[in-house]
Amino acid sequence: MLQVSNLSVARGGMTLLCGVDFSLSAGQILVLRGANGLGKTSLLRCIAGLQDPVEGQITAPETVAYSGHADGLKGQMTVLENLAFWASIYHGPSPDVALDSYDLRALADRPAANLSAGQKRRLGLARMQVSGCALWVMDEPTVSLDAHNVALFRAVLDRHVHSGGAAVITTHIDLEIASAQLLDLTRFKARGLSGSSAFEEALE
Ligand SMILES: Nc1ncnc2c1ncn2[C@@H]1O[C@H](COP(=O)(O)OP(=O)(O)OP(=O)(O)O)[C@@H](O)[C@H]1O
Repeated sequence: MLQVSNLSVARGGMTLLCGVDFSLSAGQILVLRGANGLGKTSLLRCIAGLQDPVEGQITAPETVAYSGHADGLKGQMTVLENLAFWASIYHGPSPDVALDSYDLRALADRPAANLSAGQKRRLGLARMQVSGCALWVMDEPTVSLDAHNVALFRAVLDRHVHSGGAAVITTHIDLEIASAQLLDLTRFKARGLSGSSAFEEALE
C-alpha cells in the first residue's frame, strides 16, 4: 500500500528528516510520533503529494485521502453538500455512511462555517470515507474531539482497515489502537537540527 524509502524531507529550505524508511500494507495502521517541529506534517505532505521530498522514494496509490490541520471544508456549504462535493471529486461513495459514522445526520443541513471545532473536525474526518481511497493520511486527526468522538473515529478506522484500507497517522496522544504499529521519527532527525526554537517553545 505504501513504501517510503530513504526519504529526506525539508520545509522552508531546511532539511528536517533524513533516511526515513517504512512500509505499510493493506489492513495496517501506522502511528508516527515525534516532537513538535520534527517534520511529521512535512512528511505526510510528501506522502499526500503536496510537496516533493528532497531525496528518496515514495510508492503509494495514485490517489490518497489527506486530512491535515485544516479541515478542508467549504464554510458556505452545508455538511451534506461538503460531503457530496468531496464524493464527486473523488468519485467516492454517497455521504450516507459517513454522516452516520460521525453522528452528523442532525447537522446535515447546517453550513460548515456554523459548526463547532469538534463538529468541523468530524466533518473533516468524514471526508476520508467519501473519498473511497484505500490509503488515509491523517495529521493529528483527533484534535478537538471529545472522548465519545475519538471512539467513533477508532470505529471508522477499524472498519476501514478491515475492508482492506490502511492509514498513516500522526498524533501526540495515545489513540488506544492496539493493532497500530508505532514509529518514532526522532531517529530520522536531520543532523545539525537542534530542538524547538525559542519561538516555537513559547507557542507550545
Ligand atoms: N510553511 C512553512 N514554511 C517554512 N517552514 C515551515 C512551514 N511550515 C512548517 N515549517 C517549519 O518546518 C518544521 C517542521 O514542521 P512540521 O509542521 O512538519 O512539524 P511537525 O512535526 O508536524 O510538528 P507539530 O507536532 O508541532 O505539528 C518546523 O520547524 C516548522 O516551523
